[in-house]
Amino acid sequence: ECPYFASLRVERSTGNRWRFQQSDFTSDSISDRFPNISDDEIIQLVNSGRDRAENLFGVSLGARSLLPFSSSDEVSKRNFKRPLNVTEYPVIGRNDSAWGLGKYGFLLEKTVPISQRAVVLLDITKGLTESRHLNRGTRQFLDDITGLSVPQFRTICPVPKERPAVSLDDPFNSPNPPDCVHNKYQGINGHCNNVAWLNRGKDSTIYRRLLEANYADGVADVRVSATGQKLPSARSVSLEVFDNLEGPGVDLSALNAHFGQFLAHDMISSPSSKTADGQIPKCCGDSGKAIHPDCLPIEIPPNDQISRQHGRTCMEFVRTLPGVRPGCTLGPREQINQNTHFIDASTIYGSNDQEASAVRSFEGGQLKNIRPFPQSPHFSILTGDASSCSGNGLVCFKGGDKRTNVQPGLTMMHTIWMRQHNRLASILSTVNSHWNDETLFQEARRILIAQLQHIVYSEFLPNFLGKDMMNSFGLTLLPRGLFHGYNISANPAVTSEFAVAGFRLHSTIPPVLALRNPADNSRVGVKPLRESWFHPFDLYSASYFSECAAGMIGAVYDKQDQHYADDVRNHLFQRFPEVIGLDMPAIDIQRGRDHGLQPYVKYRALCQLRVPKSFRDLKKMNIMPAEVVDRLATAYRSVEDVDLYVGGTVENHVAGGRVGPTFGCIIGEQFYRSRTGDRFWYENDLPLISALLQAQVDEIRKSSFAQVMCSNVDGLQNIQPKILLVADSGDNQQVPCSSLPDIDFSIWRDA
Ligand code: HEM
Ligand SMILES: [Ca+2]
Repeated sequence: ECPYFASLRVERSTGNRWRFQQSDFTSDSISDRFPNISDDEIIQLVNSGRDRAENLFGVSLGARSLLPFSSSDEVSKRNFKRPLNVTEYPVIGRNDSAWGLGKYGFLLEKTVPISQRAVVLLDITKGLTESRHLNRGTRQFLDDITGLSVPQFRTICPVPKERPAVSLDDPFNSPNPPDCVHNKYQGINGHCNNVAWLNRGKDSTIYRRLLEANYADGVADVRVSATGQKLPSARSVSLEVFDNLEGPGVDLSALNAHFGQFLAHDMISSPSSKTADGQIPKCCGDSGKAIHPDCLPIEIPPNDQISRQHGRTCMEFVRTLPGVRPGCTLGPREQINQNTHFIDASTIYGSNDQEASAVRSFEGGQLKNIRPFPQSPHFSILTGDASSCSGNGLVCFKGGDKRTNVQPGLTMMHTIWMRQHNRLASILSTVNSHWNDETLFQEARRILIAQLQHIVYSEFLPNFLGKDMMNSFGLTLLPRGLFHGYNISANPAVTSEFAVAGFRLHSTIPPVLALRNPADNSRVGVKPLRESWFHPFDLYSASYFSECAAGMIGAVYDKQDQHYADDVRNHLFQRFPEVIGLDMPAIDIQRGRDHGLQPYVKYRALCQLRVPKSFRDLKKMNIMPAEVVDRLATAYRSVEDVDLYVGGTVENHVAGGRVGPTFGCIIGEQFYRSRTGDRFWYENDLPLISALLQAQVDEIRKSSFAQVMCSNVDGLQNIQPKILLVADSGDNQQVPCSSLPDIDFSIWRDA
């Protein structure tokens, strides 16, 4: 039986091990369940938690402080609402690789009041378990209070009391569905996508978990070894298990890596903790000085030659901010996702109304863009954003997600989909000349999201999961007709396992951006990734833009395995005058521990795969190269300690796919819910005005990534129709762009 079916069933029932994420509505409070816990004790914990949370973020936690926050701005000094006495911590300067990492974990102002509340709830949870001093009993007590609300905290953290009046069996024919069910277009922030649990999949909600959290103290501290000792440092694991050797390429195009990152950013944004004035805490050095409580720096082992040679003894790392579970309840640390969990092109449109307003031009349904060359009026780039990178006077680009400028390949993806939106809006304006800006924007957005969903499931996912897994996880798209699989009880939220391990395909990051001539595909050159961090400025050049696009389509993708590009293994986000930067896999490993993921073997069990009892066992199973098992055995004390990210990355791939079975299971489970748990899924057959017409769905099915690239990159002439695969001499030979079908937009003409 497939794991996702089991987990769906338990979502409908109660009293099982999935209870920690079971209900979004709470009636039980700590005082009802534990009348013997005194009011005084709780009030004291609430107050000290409040003080700490106000000091940490520099913002007062008043009952109404949820309201005046700006959603689209990053936290910074000028946005302080009220000066409080805050502790000063050392911070990272701009010429430090950790600046890039802090930017990647950008923190929006809207997140602050939520994380503050989460900090208070965590402090209460921790305080209650600690004051009970029951070593063995504490875990049971922690389990018992998890999911309970705190009446003394309710004015600040409100608790939804009742279920909405929809029946789960027939939600759209219930007598009193919420008004938003009748909206034609999905909201920007994902609210009311699910009409029974209005906040499911919304921005600023917590990740789901496949297995309950694993923290050393049960509440928040990072996991320890099965032997009870500390785990090996994430950097030492990275050095022992992974290397910089050039691995074999695969028969996919490099575009997969850039599109993969773009898709990851649609579904996921974990903010890392910042100081009260929005700076990045410095976690290494200056012993004696207070360091930020969310610091979790990575130890550098003595045998790390390259780091030691450059005087590094510690790698910067800051924890992901906690989020509030539905109903403001007690329990272990959960992490917040600032983006909508749905595949809804939030990278383009933003995850809240303010972000959407910032990218819209409010004319003709268009998104803001800049045309830098009057002589080539079709060359449009994203509008400028001075705050998202440090360009020494150069202006970088604005998208719906703040990571747009991390590397030029990603900036390209943002630009191409922005252009696609504007192209759709222009065509729609000729088909329906009476449509206003709002209608044109929403209709173009609806088509773009549908095309994106279609491309992800028809072209992207099969490359990674292979045919069999696509089928067994129910991910294969319908060739015709409409989809009847919408499941209101499927929680569409992204899992931490997916965000922090299964979908971090970082071993596939290519070391260079390949540049090719768009007219004839000949090689023009390469640009090393290590020289490109937060440096998208080459894309101001029309010819460079096209060469970069042609390069992604022509170059080969790197295999997911133990080999990493040195550009991310030793030089991630390196900034002049640094000579080394951060270590991507080390950060991924540390992030997994930060989020409380269970070790690798636990997920093997969940996915009903064979579970090794020892390293010898693991070797015999033949599920990864024997030589890699030896490296794991050197890095870890016990096979039970192996981090999910590490074990998952080095597994042999599933038949026909490009990831191992454990990541395949985590990815498959996620995309199963991203489809069946999305009311606005493009294939859905629902009795709602938001649903596309059958004829429109049929048109969306003609969409291809190749056609989107052809329509939005100047000078592309011949490309392979299956653009995520490399061109071959068989059925994926290059064809003229003009031969690829586009949507027939007349189906969108108002009757
Ligand atoms: C040049 C390419 C890429 C770079 C430089 C990059 C870099 C990063 C960095 C620095 C993080 C944050 C790490 C942390 O603090 O925990 C991250 C997160 C992530 N990356 Fe990548 N990545 C790239 C490509 C990809 C690809 C190809 C995929 C998947 C197909 C991917 C999936 C993810 C996911 C799912 C996250 C989690 C995001 C979050 O929690 O907010 N990345 N990446
Ligand atoms: Ca999204």
